[in-house]
Amino acid sequence: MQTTQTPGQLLTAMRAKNPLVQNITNFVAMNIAANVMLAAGASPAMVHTKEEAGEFASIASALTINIGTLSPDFLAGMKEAAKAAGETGKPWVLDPVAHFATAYRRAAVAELMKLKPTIVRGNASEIIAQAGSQSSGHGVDSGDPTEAAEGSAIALARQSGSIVAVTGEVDFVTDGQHSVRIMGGSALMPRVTALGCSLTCLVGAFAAANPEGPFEATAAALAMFAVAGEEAAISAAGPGSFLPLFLDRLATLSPETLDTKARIVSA
Ligand SMILES: Nc1ncnc2c1ncn2[C@@H]1O[C@H](COP(=O)(O)OP(=O)(O)OP(=O)(O)O)[C@@H](O)[C@H]1O
Ligand SMILES: Cc1ncsc1CCO
Ligand SMILES: [Mg+2]
Repeated sequence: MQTTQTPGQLLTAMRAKNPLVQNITNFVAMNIAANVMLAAGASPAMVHTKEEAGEFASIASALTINIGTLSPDFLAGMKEAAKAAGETGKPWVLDPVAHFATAYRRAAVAELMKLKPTIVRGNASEIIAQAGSQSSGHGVDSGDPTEAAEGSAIALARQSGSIVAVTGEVDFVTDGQHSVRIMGGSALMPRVTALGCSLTCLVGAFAAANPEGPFEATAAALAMFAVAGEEAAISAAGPGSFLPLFLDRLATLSPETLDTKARIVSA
């Protein structure tokens, strides 16, 4: 039986492994997400075309898929990669960006869910809509508080078998039976584009280092963002200066500080 590890221990394990994580993410997120992962201690590779995405997934330690700037070629690559991850037993994370906005996105997420993501990470509006309820999302931004998505997250986790993470002012992680809330972060975070997408990639890195415990891995990645975001915001003058301070804090955050400052409570 696996003993539960603290977020700090999981951060140590992630940095020691420096996991190769394949990210099929959107054009907006590619650069910032790769920088977030390098700062935190992972090794990102943005590889998405169908000719190589499946082959690459079988050598990577984890895969993340984000539908933010979807196209037929991206979708074909996503399906190849998710199949290969499933066949080779690698954890993979789905970020269903604005999937409620168009029929094309809805159909894509339905197809990807059939390939059984280990973890689904979205904002409150995305998770509410994915569980079949009416959300107030406007495009890629959430219009709902996390609290309103907790029931949807639990329902989605039970129905899909995936760990479900909802982010916002408060974060929520559930496997359908057990749930936690994570406090922290900053109101500046949703004012910088693609930080949620970057967090999805970091969840992949933590899952790669702890494949037996995707729930704890997800909570640890979210706690790292919460602590680094809260601390970076202290000296930030606005969204522009927040981003470099946040990258620096991800890089300097020690496992001990993460364990001291993380606010994770059972829900
Ligand atoms: N109001 C807030 N206060 C504190 N932290 C926040 C707030 N809103 C978001 N966050 C944090 O920002 C990070 C990104 O979450 P968010 O819910 O904004 O993702 P998202 O909507 O998918 O982002 P994007 O689509 O731009 O990538 C998470 O770590 C979350 O906890
Ligand atoms: C702004 C934006 N548009 C499509 S994806 C993306 C990044 C945040 O989700
Ligand atoms: Mg998002």
